Amino acid sequence: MKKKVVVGLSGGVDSSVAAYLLKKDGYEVIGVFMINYKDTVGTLTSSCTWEDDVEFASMIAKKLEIPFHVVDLSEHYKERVIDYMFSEYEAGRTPNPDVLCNREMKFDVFLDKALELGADYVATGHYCQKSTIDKDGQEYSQLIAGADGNKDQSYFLCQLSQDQLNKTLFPIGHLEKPVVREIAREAKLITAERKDSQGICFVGKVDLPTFLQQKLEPKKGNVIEIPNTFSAKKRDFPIEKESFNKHCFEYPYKPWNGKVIGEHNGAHFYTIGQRKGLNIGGYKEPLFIIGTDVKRNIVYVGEGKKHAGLYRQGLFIEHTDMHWIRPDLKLFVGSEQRMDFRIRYRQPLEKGTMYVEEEGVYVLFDNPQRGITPGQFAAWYVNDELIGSGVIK
Ligand SMILES: Nc1ncnc2c1ncn2[C@@H]1O[C@H](COP(=O)(O)OP(=O)(O)OP(=O)(O)O)[C@@H](O)[C@H]1O
Repeated sequence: MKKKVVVGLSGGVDSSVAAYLLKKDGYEVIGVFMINYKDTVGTLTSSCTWEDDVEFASMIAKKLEIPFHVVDLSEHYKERVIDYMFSEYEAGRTPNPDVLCNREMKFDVFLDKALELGADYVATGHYCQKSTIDKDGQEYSQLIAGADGNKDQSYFLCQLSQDQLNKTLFPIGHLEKPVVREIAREAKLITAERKDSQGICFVGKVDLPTFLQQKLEPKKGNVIEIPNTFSAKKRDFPIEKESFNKHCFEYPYKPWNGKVIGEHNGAHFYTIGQRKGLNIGGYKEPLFIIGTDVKRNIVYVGEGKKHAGLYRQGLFIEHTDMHWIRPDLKLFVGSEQRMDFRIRYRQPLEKGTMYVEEEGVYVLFDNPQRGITPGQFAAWYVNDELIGSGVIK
């Protein structure tokens, strides 16, 4: 009997080709479009809304002669993604809704809907690959980076579990983007030339400050400039365990050395490394956010993108915020391991060492990292395989 696959059809070229390839491979394919975000607050007029996307998804389903459904999951999305976003920003952290959207929506609520439709698998147009490995008689699913180094989306899936991966297919993960477009052209898919969406979910389709101001009150506070009199040093080997905290948390400057240069609208609207949103002139180089203090409502800035305040040697993750895609590779207290790390989408992998201690997990990088941001996910890889992730404290 043919295996049944529900494909998340987003109206873009990647999921169209994913559905096309699955059909060609002999699967029984069903296309499903999910409505996540229906509000229009903050929507940028230049970008299309879900109504355009659903049109395209439906045309693809018709062309491929597969059944097509639209499911409205906006209530779940509000509870699991939007509310989390507001509370994280309020607490002065910068959440990653894309990662949450995958863990909570596409590979949870949506996956459940797919199983209700009798599916054996869900499939998406993500640029990443799945493989399986047999270890001591036990099978494990592996999340492998996409073959197209420019498009690899494994980072967005860093919070998936074995159960979720077991039921998932990534039909285009072994292909490069230009090849995907070429397949779409040859198959005469209407989405062949459609522009890529700006990030998953809805961020990128809304103006973030406008969106956040629905729930987060503006609150005027001081912007303090920190002079750049420090240099981000290369890591001196070895770093003593006693100084881990210093490397992860301490500012390389004394905030009281700075001077007030302007006002902001609320420290919780700002993110480390951010450049936009400060209307303060008179500087040769742009100003960057190097720290926020939501309790005292202060935003610290520094001039120039190489400002030392933007760099840290390491990061810390609470044990409760640790997630292992490969439970068999989990590190226990007292152990350490060299691995490759990524702290944001599209960042090249960075070498470092993970140290698992009683109080939590430290990652110390070989080179200082720019813009380590609390609330974001750090993901770790062994070769091309993403084996775990955690929320930066
Ligand atoms: N609204 C949606 N309904 C169903 N599936 C979706 C939806 N949005 C995204 N997906 C699935 O998640 C995958 C990754 O989403 P992302 O927004 O990164 O799309 P993308 O890389 O631009 O791909 P596409 O070209 O298919 O839009 C998509 O390929 C699709 O399978």
